[in-house]
Amino acid sequence: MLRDHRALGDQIGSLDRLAPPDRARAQALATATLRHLGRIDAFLDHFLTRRPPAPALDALRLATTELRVHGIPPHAAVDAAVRLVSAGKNRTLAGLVNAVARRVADAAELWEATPEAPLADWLARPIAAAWGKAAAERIALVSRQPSPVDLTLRDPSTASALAAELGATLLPTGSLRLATPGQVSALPGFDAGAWWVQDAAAALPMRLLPDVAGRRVLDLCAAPGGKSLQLAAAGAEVTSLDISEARLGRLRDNLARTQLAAELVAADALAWTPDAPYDAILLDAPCSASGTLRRHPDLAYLPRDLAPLITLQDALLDRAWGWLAPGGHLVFCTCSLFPAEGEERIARFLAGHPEATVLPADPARLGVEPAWIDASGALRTRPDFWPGEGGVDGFYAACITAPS
Ligand SMILES: C[S@@+](CC[C@H](N)C(=O)[O-])C[C@H]1O[C@@H](n2cnc3c(N)ncnc32)[C@H](O)[C@@H]1O
Repeated sequence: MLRDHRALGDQIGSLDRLAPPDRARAQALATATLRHLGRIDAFLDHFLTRRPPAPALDALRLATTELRVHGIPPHAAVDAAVRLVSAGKNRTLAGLVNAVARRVADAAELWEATPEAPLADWLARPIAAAWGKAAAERIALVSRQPSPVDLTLRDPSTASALAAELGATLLPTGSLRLATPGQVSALPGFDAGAWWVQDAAAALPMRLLPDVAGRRVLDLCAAPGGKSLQLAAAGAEVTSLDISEARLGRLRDNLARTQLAAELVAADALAWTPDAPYDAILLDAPCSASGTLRRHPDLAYLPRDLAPLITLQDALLDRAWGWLAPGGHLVFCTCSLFPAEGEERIARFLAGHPEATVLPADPARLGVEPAWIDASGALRTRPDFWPGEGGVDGFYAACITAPS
């Protein structure tokens, strides 16, 4: 599960050979295990004199999640764990897994007495420094809960009807929220391309732009493409650029499914130059992704070096600014909780570009709390916002206007 510094997020591809319902279940189980990994390992240590080989440890971690987090009946969870190590050279581990999993099944009180591990230091420290210790604790708490799945609609006027059909909640931002989605591709509206999966917070940066209908818009760092789909659905003439051809493939699939159009360009934005200026640019820069922790718990185990990311963010921002038509708009956003990848990047940019102004985000138009807009007019979301509804991803987004 966490071998060679590669975590589940990188290994999801290996689940591709499973049928969609099995893949959805496997993903949910692995994600829940990663959310509670510190607690699970501390709990398992009570039954082990030393850490067993990785296949046995992973089988026991998964069994603990099934037994103690999901409440699966003991015979089914123990059987499943033993089957995981019953093939090939791992067969010798079956006895150990069977014995320990049975003890896990009987240890409800010990599980209750085992605390969750604190948030990884590389996340906890900058989050507490930026938003306070109490917010950092709330973010850790939200990140351990199952995260809902949000959908963005191709046609916002279908929201109420689709919400009823899907049993979803219509959020004030216009996204639909599913508490327990299961297999997403089996849901009503998937084949017809009526919606795509996109966290409610991730759907907000595009909406900082004034009306894009009929406008030439560049989605810079576009893949896998949720924001390109939003732009195309809003009637923009979209160019979607990303350095990764493989990730653009997912956008191509989603464009086909939703019957939306965008020109796809696989290129390094630091080397590419457009033929003509754009009316608007949406720059969703590569970042630590620390704001997506509640959906990607493996992030906690993959500390990121911020320095090269910040250098890239500044370079992309400076370059994109030169591609705007007079009076054009540039949205800079990152799914990061660190001001170093958001607020501080825009402060640096504005200090070097006195001709640039921030177009203040309008909370009523976005359907967000006024407190989500900072003093400069930029949007800041955090996982501990709307906690009763399951939170939202952490995002920073600012819309900058070029002189006319
Ligand atoms: C945060 S993700 C974009 C998410 C996307 N905007 C969406 O809404 O689905 C950042 C993207 O930047 C791309 N990227 C990184 N460096 C790049 C570069 N130098 N030029 C173009 N794209 C780059 C990555 O391949 C990645 O897909």
